[in-house]
Amino acid sequence: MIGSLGWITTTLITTTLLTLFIFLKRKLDFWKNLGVAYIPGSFPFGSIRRLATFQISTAELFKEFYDRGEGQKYVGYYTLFKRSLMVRDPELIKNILVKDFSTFVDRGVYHNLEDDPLSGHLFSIEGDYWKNLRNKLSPTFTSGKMKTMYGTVKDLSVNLRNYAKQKAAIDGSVEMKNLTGRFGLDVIANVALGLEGNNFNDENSVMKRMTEMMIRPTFFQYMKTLMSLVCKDFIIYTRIRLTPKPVEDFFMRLVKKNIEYREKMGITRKDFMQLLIDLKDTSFPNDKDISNGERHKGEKLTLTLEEIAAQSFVFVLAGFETSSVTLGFLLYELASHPEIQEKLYRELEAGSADLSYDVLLNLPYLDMILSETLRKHPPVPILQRQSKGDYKLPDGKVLPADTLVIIPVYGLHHDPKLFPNPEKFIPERFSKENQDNIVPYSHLPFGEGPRNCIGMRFGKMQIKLAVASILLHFRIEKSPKTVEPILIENKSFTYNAKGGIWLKLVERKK
Ligand code: HEM
Repeated sequence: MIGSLGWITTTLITTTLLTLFIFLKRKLDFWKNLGVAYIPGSFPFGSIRRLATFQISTAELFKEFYDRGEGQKYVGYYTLFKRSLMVRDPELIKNILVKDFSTFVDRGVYHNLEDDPLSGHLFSIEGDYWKNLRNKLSPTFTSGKMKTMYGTVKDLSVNLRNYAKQKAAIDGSVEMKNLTGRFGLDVIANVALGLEGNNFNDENSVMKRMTEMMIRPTFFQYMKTLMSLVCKDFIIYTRIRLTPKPVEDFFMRLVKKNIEYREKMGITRKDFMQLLIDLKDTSFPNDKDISNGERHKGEKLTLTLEEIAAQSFVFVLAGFETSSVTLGFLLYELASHPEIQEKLYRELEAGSADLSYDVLLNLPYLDMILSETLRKHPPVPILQRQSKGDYKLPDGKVLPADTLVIIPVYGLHHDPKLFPNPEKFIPERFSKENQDNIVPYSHLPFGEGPRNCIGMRFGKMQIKLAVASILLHFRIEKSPKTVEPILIENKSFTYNAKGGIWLKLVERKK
């Protein structure tokens, strides 16, 4: 009896393992069978083992894939066992992001409105629900709206300067991630959550801790995110959440209190939170278009409290780290290139008497420096889409539905054929005269097409204001604490410097 039970168990285990082996082998042979150049993958991490085990950053891994794919328009690889395609050719990138957008509307990332309400934000939601919400939120980011928020951000940039002054007085050296992060969080907490942030004075604000919990994932959180790319439906079915509960409770409470306070006191403010509150009671104009909007099927779509909280949350997540990291790298490049710094200082000084929104946004050298910083150090090193249906590639091969598609922004930005001497910081690449030499769809710091960064104007405004605020009062130099070459953090979704960037701020004598 025991003997036959043992035999049955052995057969069951062997059959299960064999089936799993055949299943994975088939999955991991996909690109070979399609005749596409590919990066091989093995169980359990596919082609991205070093990324999944924090041995390399996203930027560096996809730069390696990009270089290995020299001469190819696209290269296959495996995210765990999911087929994924990295697209190298700018013309094909344009088709995916713009021309054939209807096939690539979604990013294929996890969201679960019911069990994890904060995950239901603009970055992750899909289909018509995304389209309607994006249409509704877009007017929030026009230059007119930016102008109304300009004064608030300008006031906050004074806190940045004062804090820099205080820190510089202690030992001259200031760590940039700490400085620009405090400013970034102050700004976004103010405009997205209506919170008078206290990030300059409070070393360990709750807001900072909650945000860090999201952008610096633990190994477990990182694995959940990776798994959610491969088997999203399973994660949703088993009700596994990606947002930690303390983060959800904090943001929900904050948004709820804020809305109630404003409504009770009849207060309106010129910020993103107000614009979201205004959408709370308005129905979407094209409600009947919402066919696959999950729980909105057939409903009148107005913004619920959860949806407002989710959008505020994504503004904080998507806006805080990206802007502060860019600002840190920009200041580092200025310290490394004193001649560029002085030229920028002169441009800022000439415009400083009345540094209005229009004046600041139209300073050409500042704009060139920002574009070059975002080329050399793009905070979002890859873009992601997922094919909705089968898609015919330029050589006639068919990419099946549900394939993950990656655009290697960092790889493109560091390709010497697209940007000669890519490791050199040359703002003139983006001058009016040289702009036509830039291959379309090769410079993609904010993405492109209908699903590009909605906060681009705001991000640029905030960075430019901070640069003006610092540079008009300090000369920036490298300090003995500056670590070179800069190493890239592996345990982060964004591209940023490991251990931070230390620089010296020397007050200018007027
Ligand atoms: C230097 C600053 C910033 C950079 C470099 C940046 C970059 C990006 C990139 C690359 C994407 C993906 C685009 C694509 O897939 O084509 C994105 C999406 C997004 N960004 Fe930004 N971002 C910045 C600032 C901001 C700010 C300040 C906000 C909000 C206030 C914001 C909100 C968003 C949102 C909501 C999305 C998702 C848009 C959608 O799917 O419809 N970003 N950003």
